[in-house]
Amino acid sequence: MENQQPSLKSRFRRVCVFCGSSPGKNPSYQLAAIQLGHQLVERNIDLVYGGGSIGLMGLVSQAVYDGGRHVLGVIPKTLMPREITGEPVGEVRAVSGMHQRKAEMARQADAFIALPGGYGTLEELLEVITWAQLGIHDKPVGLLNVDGYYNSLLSFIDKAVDEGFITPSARHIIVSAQSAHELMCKLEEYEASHSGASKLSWEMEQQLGYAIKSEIAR
Ligand SMILES: CC(C)=CCNc1ncnc2c1ncn2[C@@H]1O[C@H](COP(=O)(O)O)[C@@H](O)[C@H]1O
Repeated sequence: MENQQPSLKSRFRRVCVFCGSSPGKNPSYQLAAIQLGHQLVERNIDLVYGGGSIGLMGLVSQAVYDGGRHVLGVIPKTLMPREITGEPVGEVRAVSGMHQRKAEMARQADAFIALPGGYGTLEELLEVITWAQLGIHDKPVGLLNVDGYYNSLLSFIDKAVDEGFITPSARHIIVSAQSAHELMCKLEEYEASHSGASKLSWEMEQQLGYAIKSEIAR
């Protein structure tokens, strides 16, 4: 256990972190992953993430675990061999596939945070933003913009607003900050203001998912 600091009270019980399965070239990405882990510990928040010990995923999960908080890794059975994702810390929940993993991580979390990452991270981030836009959840979504890593994504999203593809209220779904501490403060204060076109429930979304899947299978 690290230095014992008086813990802050948080509105979140558990946060889902999406991040690179690679460490990234700039050491500031790795530092940010560890700092985010420390922020969660300081605020008595547990972690749910994609499981495994590789890249930034390993750093954030280790920091939360070492700080004494609960860590839940949700891993598809196909990614479970240790040579693929490494040795996870904490509790591991096996699921049948990538879709189930995202649904399970989302269900378990009170908020989402994306650290720098690649395709997997972007896909997970954009999905929870889309779900917020549809009103499937109203959990805050944070982007940790370490050293401007996500500047071009944020500019692109602003262009999509200018061009009429994203509504200004949906733009506010994304809360971004440059440090873990600033991001956590902003997320604690966030109030969902976007109005989902339809207020779908998790259950309806699940049914939709199954309906679509069986359509695809045909
Ligand atoms: C076969 C292979 C390449 C395995 C990589 N090993 C992985 N192990 C666990 N989760 C992962 C892996 N790759 C992608 N993910 C998921 O996608 C995100 C990271 O993808 P990426 O590195 O940003 O794109 C994570 O949040 C995680 O949920």
